[in-house]
Amino acid sequence: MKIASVIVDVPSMAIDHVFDYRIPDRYKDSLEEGMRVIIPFGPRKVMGFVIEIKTNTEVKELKEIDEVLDYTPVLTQELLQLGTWIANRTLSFQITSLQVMLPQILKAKYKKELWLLAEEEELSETLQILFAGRVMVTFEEIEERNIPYIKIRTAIKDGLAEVRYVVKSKETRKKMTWAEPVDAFQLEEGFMETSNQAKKQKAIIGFFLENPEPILLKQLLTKLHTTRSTVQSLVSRGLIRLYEKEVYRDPYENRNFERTEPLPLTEEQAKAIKPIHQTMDHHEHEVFLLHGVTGSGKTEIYLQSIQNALDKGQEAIVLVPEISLTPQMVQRFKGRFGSDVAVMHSGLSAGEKFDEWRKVQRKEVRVVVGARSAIFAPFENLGIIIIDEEHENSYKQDDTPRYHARDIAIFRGEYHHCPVILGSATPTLESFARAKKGVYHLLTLSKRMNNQSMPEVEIVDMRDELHQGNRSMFSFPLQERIRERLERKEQIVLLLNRRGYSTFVICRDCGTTIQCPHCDISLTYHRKQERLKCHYCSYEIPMPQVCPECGSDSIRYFGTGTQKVEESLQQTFPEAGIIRMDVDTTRRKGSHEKLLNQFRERKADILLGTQMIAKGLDFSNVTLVGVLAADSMLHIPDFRSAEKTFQLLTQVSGRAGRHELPGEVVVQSYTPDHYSIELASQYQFEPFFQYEMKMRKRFKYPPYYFLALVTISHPNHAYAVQVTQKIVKSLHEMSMNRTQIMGPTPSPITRIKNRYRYQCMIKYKNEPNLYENMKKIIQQYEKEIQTKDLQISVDFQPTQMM
Ligand SMILES: Nc1ncnc2c1ncn2[C@@H]1O[C@H](COP(=O)(O)OP(=O)(O)OP(=O)(O)O)[C@@H](O)[C@H]1O
Ligand SMILES: [Zn+2]
Ligand SMILES: [Zn+2]
Repeated sequence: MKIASVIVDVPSMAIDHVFDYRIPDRYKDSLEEGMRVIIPFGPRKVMGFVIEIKTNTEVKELKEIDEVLDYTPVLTQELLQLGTWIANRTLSFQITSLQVMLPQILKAKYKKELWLLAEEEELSETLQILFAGRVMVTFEEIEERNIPYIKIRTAIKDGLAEVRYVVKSKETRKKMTWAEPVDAFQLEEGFMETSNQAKKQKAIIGFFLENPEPILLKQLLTKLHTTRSTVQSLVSRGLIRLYEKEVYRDPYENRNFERTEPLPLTEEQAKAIKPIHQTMDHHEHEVFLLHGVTGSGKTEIYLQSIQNALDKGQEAIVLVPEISLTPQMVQRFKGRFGSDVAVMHSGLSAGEKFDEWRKVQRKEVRVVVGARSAIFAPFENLGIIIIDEEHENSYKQDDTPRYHARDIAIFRGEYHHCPVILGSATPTLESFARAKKGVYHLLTLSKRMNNQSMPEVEIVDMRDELHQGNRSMFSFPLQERIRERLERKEQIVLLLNRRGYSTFVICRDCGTTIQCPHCDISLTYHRKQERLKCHYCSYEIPMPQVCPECGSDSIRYFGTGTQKVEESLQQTFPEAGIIRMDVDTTRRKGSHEKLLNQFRERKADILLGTQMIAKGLDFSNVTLVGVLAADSMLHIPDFRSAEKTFQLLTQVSGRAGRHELPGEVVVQSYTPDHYSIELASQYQFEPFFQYEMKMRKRFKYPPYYFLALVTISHPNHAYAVQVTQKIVKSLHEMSMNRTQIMGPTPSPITRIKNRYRYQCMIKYKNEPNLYENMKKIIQQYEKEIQTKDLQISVDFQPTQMM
């Protein structure tokens, strides 16, 4: 007897293990591990993943698999293993960990149809009767008629038919009508027989006599200025055949990508790429940290390493942050590897995503460029994995399963014995520390491509501006530089860093921000109670009326929107063309790209935007970058705020002077002496690293300690506190002595959607049983989670402290 172990689609702790099912005879030769099945589960029918096929089971009364959904596995052996690994490492359900690896369409509600791909005559008799002149039958009908499974499988294997999933009754594959001549000889005869009056018909026949290849009907009609009914009459005469064929929904279909050739590498680039190629030649796994200043040619190294993989018949995954997955970036990969590239990002429709995924599954492409989830591309012969801008927060999924793409990349790199490259001008402290220790192999590009020095950065002290009577958002030096650029017809990028606004309090006279005495982070302003609170240790004070340092009453919390800045910018520079880029102006599909194209075509002088403009852009005419409020992120309640500030300033400065024209940067700040602002303006990565490492050591933060953030939420305030207290107590009892457990504390956003949120933070060096223990603790609350609306989430190595 053959038995399948199945992970069922019921996300619950009690059900989070495998269930065994008997494989019915009709599936016994065809069912494989990694396929989806429908199984009875209690009174319901649910979907499940077959993770193992075996011959023995402890289970006495076995139920039977109802239906098999796939004809080829949707998850490879590697991805099945990875699913278990993710579930264990993130404390998430196995089903959630498996589903996160697949495109949405495979998770959603589906209907199944069988489509005819060939002539009906080629089918077996049973299927001929089934189709009876139609091109599609539903699986409901197939069931009703009791058509043997093997007949259908054979037809699919022979390429005569295929299964299509329909989501909410929408076709998931796009079809187009094609036209082609039935037979060359007949066509010639037909040409003779057609009277000269029937001009259009004759033209079509004439066209096919010269071009016998199939052509899209739409194209044919426009080419010959004719109509569908004219074509139809030729179809009735048996001269031309029309048929439907699937086309991929290609979001880049109307674009021409200019082919690029590998550039001769500079000495620095050649030195950096050599060890990468060596590990590939030896079929070894190694993690490289490619630390290269902005504009140093990291992308060319990626491209040539990928080429090396392709030359070996292998495949490549490139991750780029969602935000910088701009057409410009896509172009660089499509330009080099053409149709060998699939692109995956959240801007695609569910259908487009599915199509890109299938190109990978069918081995029709060998390179994937995509955002975080592209790390799960079902390649089976990976030769290299690249993570560009490895410091980006978006590589961590902030919902279950809370995985980091870097960890997944390393898992897959080990599995495939291939290198992983982490690239950045501003690597995370964690990665750089690992590189220094030799865990990662450090590669350095210290020079810009154009051999220019990095753009000069001027820091403007906004307190001085205020004292000089300038109450506008734009300092005098920045205004002057903008004016110069406008006159010279050069372009300007202005960054308004909005994150962290309105939560921190700053004295506009002396620049003081109010810090927690125990945690070295800024206190957060709580408007309702008029209090300042620390979100790590519960310290709090009433909102002061005057600055505790200088006594000024200009102490207030911040709040400015991009729209307001745009208005005031336009007032100051009425002649300037401004493009604003923020969540509001880029909500519509394609608008991000449109705005960037307008800017590239110099239809505007100033690009004003939030974080989303800081990365990846490469415009030759940009000679000035302005940062309107460098401090805003410094005071968010996150121990990484200095690091994030340093990264952002470095990245945005890197947008200026990338080509022939030299660049300049103006940074406005209320705390110009803060080390992250000072060191970023001097491009001093190493000194920043050293300084920040000292701080992390002192306050017991990563990379010296690991973190786990436990968040408890419930509509009842007292209950949330109570559960958190109990969890903290259990953690104290279970953990080892170098582990610190901080809390309970209210989460920075204490109430979301009427749920009260409390948290505790675990700082640990070595806590081998933490995953197990944490799981046990949550298990104790299983009933409350199921019936009382309690939520407990655990985020290991969190990147978001909220
Ligand atoms: N070997 C080379 N010879 C000539 N030009 C090169 C070479 N390598 C890269 N370039 C060019 O130098 C410019 C900067 O390179 P690239 O954009 O790859 O830098 P980067 O390190 O990825 O920068 P960022 O971190 O800012 O995105 C690009 O226009 C690129 O085409
Ligand atoms: Zn003050
Ligand atoms: Zn504190």
